Amino acid sequence: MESVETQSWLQKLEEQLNVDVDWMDPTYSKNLQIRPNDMTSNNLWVNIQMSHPDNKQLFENAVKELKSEGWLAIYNRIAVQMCKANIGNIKGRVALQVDPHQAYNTQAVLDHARAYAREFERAGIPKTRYFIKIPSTGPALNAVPALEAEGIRTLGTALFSLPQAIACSQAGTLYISPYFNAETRAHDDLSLWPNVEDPATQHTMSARIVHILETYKQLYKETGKEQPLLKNASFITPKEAMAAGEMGCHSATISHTVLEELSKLSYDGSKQPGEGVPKPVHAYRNAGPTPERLRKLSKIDPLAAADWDGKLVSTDIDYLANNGAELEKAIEKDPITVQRLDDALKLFQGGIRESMEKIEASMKNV
Ligand SMILES: O=C(CO)[C@@H](O)[C@H](O)[C@H](O)[C@H](O)COP(=O)(O)O
Repeated sequence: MESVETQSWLQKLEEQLNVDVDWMDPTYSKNLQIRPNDMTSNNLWVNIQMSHPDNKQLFENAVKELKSEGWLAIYNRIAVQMCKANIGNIKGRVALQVDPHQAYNTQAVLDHARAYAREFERAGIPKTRYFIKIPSTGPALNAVPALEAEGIRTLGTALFSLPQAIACSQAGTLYISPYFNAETRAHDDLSLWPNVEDPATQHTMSARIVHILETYKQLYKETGKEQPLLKNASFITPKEAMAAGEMGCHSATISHTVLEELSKLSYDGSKQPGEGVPKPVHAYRNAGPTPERLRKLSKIDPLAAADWDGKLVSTDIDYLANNGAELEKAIEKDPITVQRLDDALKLFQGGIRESMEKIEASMKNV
């Protein structure tokens, strides 16, 4: 057995939450220091991975076979097959994201999620081994109850606020993924990134993560209804990922660069600003309170608009009614969410557009 002294940050983090791999290359996930739980993806990762030389044959075969069904059918086939290549390397589920161009069209979200589900079935991957990522807008989340009723599990993505998280709970998603560095542009422009010493207490997104976790614990206590599991995403540094463990997130989906760094750092608890606790047996039934060190975050929101009244939104609002009208209203009132949601959708739209162009170019030659 490995001694505590030789444990890496990655191994320590896996004790506190489920570590997921946010990358689609099977060679990478196979060789990781720990066996990842889920494999997440988005339309950018699919686009990059479909151009990997190892997928040349898969790409060409899909174009040949499905040419008459259009580019999206080909995209779905390639994406699911690339998930299949990873399924043996992970313990949990693989993930695909619906077309972000359809983020405000309930029927199109339903259609795309069901088309993925048919491909997963064809590939022999059961519903227990995948989930579909749905943008956390009013219209898109309205597709979730029907999908969940069909056994197609979902994750609310592009999520930056408590109202979006409550809407996901009302819709019944399995997971939510708030982006810790919600400013997706922060990866490219580091001047936008809150580069702080102690991310758990000082990063501007930490308070919102704590609000969501506390609200879900409260909802579970009041209703007994399962709440979405919080899969934190978009970390720039290893210490941000460790902060997810301390905050009590249930999982963290981590890029290959940050996973690499985490696996090379030796864990020394005396040098950490705070430490998470081991994973509870049941995320909500056995949930502990917010750690003492982080309690002050419950009442602040550094990202809130200047006119915020200091109160967290009520869980009594029906955010899904009228095609998600109340959720759209809440998003509009929160300039940070408006901006970040727009950035995220545009980023992923760029990814799927590029895939469409590659597929259409290839269709002309077949
Ligand atoms: O699956 C998920 C979240 O559930 C991830 O792939 C998620 O899309 C990414 O972590 C985010 O888009 C952030 O990407 P990046 O900002 O770390 O490049």
